Amino acid sequence: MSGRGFILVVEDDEILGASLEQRLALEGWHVRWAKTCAEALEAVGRQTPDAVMCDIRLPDGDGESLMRGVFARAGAVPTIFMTAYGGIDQAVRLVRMGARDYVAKPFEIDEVVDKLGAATAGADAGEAAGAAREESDAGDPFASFGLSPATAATRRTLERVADVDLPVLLTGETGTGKEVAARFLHATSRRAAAPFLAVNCAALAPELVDSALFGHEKGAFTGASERRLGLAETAGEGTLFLDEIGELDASLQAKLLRLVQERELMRVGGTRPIPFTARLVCATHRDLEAEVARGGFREDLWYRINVLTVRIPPLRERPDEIAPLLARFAAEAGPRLRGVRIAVATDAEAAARGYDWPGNVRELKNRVERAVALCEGAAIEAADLFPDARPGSLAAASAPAAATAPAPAEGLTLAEVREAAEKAHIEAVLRATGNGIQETAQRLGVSRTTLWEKMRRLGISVDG
Ligand SMILES: Nc1ncnc2c1ncn2[C@@H]1O[C@H](COP(=O)(O)OP(=O)(O)OP(=O)(O)O)[C@@H](O)[C@H]1O
Repeated sequence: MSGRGFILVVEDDEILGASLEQRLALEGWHVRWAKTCAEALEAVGRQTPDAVMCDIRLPDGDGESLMRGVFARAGAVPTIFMTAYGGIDQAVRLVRMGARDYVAKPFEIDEVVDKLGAATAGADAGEAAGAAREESDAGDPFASFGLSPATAATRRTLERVADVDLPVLLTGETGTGKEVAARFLHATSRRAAAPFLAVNCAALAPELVDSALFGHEKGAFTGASERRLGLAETAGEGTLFLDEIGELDASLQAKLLRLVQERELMRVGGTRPIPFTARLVCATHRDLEAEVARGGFREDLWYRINVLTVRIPPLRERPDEIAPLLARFAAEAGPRLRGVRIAVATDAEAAARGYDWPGNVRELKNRVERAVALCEGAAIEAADLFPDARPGSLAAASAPAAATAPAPAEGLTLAEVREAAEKAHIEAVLRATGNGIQETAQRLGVSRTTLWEKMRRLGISVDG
């Protein structure tokens, strides 16, 4: 196959079809030109295209039925429609149903080349690598840990300290992936074959944390009819992960200090110390140093657990991860929740990049799952991801604004909501880059031509 991937052009107009075929081939794609829906579906049956460039009106059917046919055979292949001026409403409807984009005739072929370039990015050399990555991802639960320079550095730090026998403290906001990091640390260490046991100290009452962690002897308290080993003991040579360590009360802090300092534990109601042999990893979203200063957290314990501290950055500090995580979560949730592949529309990706993500990766995952479960087409769109957002508010969406934003005015169409979101996001990125068109286009993942075209269509001007 040619370098950039396989594009199926479906166009019954002899002149336009031939020009597209010729130009796209020159640009390095392998092109198949079909003049009818039947020919197109036959081509898809033989080989899954990396993108489809498709007229809306064809001699034996329309764009909608063709797209359904293609998706049924090959999954949500990026599909770009070509429409005459009067057909824009229909094109917008198709985008709502899962098409990637549309161009209005007459268009410049450069524009189409840009759009197809974005749609098939990674189909070339990436194709083999992509397949290999998917395969290896399946066996690597941490494939999506370290997708940006910031978390790649975190990952390397964890690898470096994996076998250093000291406690590790993971800090970072809620949902950033502290538990994922703890599991990675365990899996990378020589303790990997032993258990990884986790306790969320915030989720249990103090007496339950006590007995869950340290176990109890028979008769230690009412209801303790049998001796039970705690997680600190059953972790053996493995890893004990204490999440939300800042929530421990004073008596548990004292017991934990003993665990770290003396490397031993006492079962509730027990009289004999038991060696603690696991690696302790703690996590907190709180500012423990401030807690220490305030007297809410023991200083000696703080020094013991704070020897190797690794900060997991919030998602807004690693924006490069938003699109790949979005794609991964959608790819995983589609087959699981809907039994089909669900793609991510460009506007959803743009809106996600412009959002603050106060709940971090957990919020992203939850939003994608909800969007996948509820979306109407074969792709999730901005409005599926942010059903709670005001039109135009997505880009600037600071956490509280998004959380409290009123629902979009009911009279608006999805296209209007999407355009408002796109406009606000483009304006925000232009502001952030000081009106740098090249950089804005890069950040938005579109070509400069596409950016200009969108700015013209959405009435965005750049002063000076
Ligand atoms: N890099 C990642 N790749 C895939 N999923 C991730 C990643 N980081 C986090 N997640 C997912 O996001 C959710 C939250 O992650 P995790 O529980 O590790 O966060 P946390 O920082 O420990 O949160 P909390 O402080 O609230 O306990 C989980 O469902 C987790 O699987």
